[in-house]
Amino acid sequence: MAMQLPSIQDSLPSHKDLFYDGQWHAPSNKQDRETYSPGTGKVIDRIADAGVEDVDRAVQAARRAFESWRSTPAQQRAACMRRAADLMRKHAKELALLDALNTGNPVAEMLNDANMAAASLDYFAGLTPMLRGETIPQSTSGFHYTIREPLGVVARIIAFNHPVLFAGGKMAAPLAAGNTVIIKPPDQAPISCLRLAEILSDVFPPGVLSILPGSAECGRALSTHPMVSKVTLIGSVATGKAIQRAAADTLKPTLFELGGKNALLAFPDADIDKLVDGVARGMNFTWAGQSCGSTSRVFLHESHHDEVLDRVCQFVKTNYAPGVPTDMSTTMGPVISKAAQDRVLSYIASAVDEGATLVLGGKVPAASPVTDGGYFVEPTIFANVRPDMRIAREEIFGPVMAVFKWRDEDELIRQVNDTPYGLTAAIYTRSLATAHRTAARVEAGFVWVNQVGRHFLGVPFGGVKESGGGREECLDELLSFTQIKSVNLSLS
Ligand SMILES: NC(=O)c1ccc[n+]([C@@H]2O[C@H](COP(=O)([O-])OP(=O)(O)OC[C@H]3O[C@@H](n4cnc5c(N)ncnc54)[C@H](O)[C@@H]3O)[C@@H](O)[C@H]2O)c1
Repeated sequence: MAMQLPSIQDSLPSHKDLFYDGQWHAPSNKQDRETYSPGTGKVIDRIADAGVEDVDRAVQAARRAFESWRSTPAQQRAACMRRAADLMRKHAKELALLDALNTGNPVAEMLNDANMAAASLDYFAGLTPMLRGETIPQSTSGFHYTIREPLGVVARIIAFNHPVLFAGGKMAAPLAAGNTVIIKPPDQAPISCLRLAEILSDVFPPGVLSILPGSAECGRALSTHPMVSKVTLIGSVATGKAIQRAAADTLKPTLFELGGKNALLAFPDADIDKLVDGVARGMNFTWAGQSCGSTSRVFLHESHHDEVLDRVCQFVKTNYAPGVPTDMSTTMGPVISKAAQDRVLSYIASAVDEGATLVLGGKVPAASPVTDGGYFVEPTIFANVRPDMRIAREEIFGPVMAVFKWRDEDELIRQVNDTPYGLTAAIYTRSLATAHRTAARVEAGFVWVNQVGRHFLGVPFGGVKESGGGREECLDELLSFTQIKSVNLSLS
């Protein structure tokens, strides 16, 4: 029997304001903004827009709450987090529906997001016993030990492609470590985060968790506020650089998960069935390619290039069709906005101008009642892409795959690494030696072998070069929200 979803009307949050200090507040400047549904282009509602003064109030409240949250026993903090996880699972369908409505990503996939965020809360709740120090036998006349302390108020600024996953999942590590957290939802898709704030409103003591919808101005105010102890971003490289500069005046530590222009490397001995599946799925056409980890540069060996390209096109035609995001059977959504649709189309035009071969898609789908008004782009594949073309170098964040043909392994690695990005890479081969040799040579923080796309709680996720720094989804993430204090006792 098909899964029953709640109605959109019943799922929408009743609050449209700012959640901090355990309560809802109207923005001090009375400012709000329309939020849209990318699947229809229609306005859903008006949502408050936090300004500098609101940020200050929220930060002050979060700082007050920090004093008691940090000294709440870790097991008690973990219990609150597990309750939050249970509530997220209980409300997963409505949260998924709101993300589908507000981001355009198909609802069937968004259900995974709510459940993965809940899993992160459970995971970091379980890691709290690791918040421990060391003893250092430095001298016989002294006793030396370290304590791991939380930092204070942590601001987490998130991107639009997975609001519930990022809001729910990214609060987990800093809360577990004893910090208070302010989430800034994505400007384009704040609605599910407001519903999440309603669902979790009495789980944590007032001020421990705040949700401040707003634009870049809100993000900037968080990045510069002297009482914010650490600022993190899931977003673009340009925003990461802006935040790094803004945080410099208060010497605030940062943690960045930024963009990617990720490569899939297919060796001549690859299992062709697995490869076809991986090339197609790695592009994340389901959410119109809007994923930092999408393997948008595909390097096929000349021995299988034509066969694999042909089969990937068939696979994509069969499995991805633009549709209504809130419908459980939809396999592909729109991009986030009209501006994003225009940007993706301009990349497609640039590839045609620069001489790449368009083998699939390349335009807005023909008008139909299903896609009418939405910001859809067909799943698009280019072959004969050269490394100097714009679609080979820039993150498109849309459903556009660039396919390259290779012959020489050293030249392949040179081309794969010839990018300022370094988030993920996927390697397809039957040879263990090739897999390990190549994994060591690719400049990426997260490497898949004979698979794509998956994250594994406990396995560090993060980028190298301009794709970011620091590692998440693992013990390192928890510890990155702590600082070490050393205590030296004289025993004489
Ligand atoms: N590495 C990862 O885990 C990961 C995951 C998802 C998305 N991303 C990246 O995110 C980007 C797409 O998302 P986007 O368009 O929402 O990114 P974006 O950088 O435009 O915005 C991200 C967030 O930063 C805020 N922001 C914008 N300017 C700011 C400023 N000057 N100071 C403080 N905050 C500011 C925005 O309001 C938003 O909440 C892509 O580059 C994608 O690769 C990375």
